[in-house]
Amino acid sequence: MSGTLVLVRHGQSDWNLKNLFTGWRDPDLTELGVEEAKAGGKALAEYGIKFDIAFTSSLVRAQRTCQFVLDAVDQSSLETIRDQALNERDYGDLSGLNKDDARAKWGEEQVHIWRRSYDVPPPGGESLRDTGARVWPYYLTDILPRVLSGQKVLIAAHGNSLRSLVMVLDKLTKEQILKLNLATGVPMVYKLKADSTVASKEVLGDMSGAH
Ligand SMILES: O=C(O)[C@@H](CO)OP(=O)(O)O
Repeated sequence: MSGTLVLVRHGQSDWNLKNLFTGWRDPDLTELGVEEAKAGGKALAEYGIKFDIAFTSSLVRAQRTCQFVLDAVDQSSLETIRDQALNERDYGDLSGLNKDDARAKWGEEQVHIWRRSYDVPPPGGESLRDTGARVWPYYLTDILPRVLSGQKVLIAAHGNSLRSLVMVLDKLTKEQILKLNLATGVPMVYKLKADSTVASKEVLGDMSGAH
């Protein structure tokens, strides 16, 4: 019997609002981010899911999003495992820089490549491939076995750590992942087959405005 995997990107953070590269830095959610996290939780409550366990990163914006989601589905005390394997992609030397300033300095195209390409790391940081190289093994050893045993599992994490998972789950190419942006606080509900491939995917909200 296979289970359900729900992925949700944290709500807007202070540094998302200020347009700064964040990576492993640890800003909190903004008020809007709190509302987005609650809205994601409400969508999951309406969907009718009850989780068996939750996973989140070692960063506060994902942890608080996780808690808002659990509160919304009336599971405030659910076991929650925090692990830095699920942290955002490390932005290296770009961390803390303004994204528009970076575009002015290095050019629009270079910055887009650093932000969205599969295998070009930002200076001193991780490419999406590098991020996947720590997210994916953790998923395989700690998360997937639970889903395959029939559990319903929540992962509240980050734009790029989740993109690295979605790339494999949705079988996206390097070209397709370049265009994929995940919206904050919009849950993606995956049902997996016994062979760990995707039986169905539902997006509970609007991904179209994501950037
Ligand atoms: O700054 C970051 O860590 C990420 C997520 O907010 O930004 P980007 O969208 O550029 O990958």
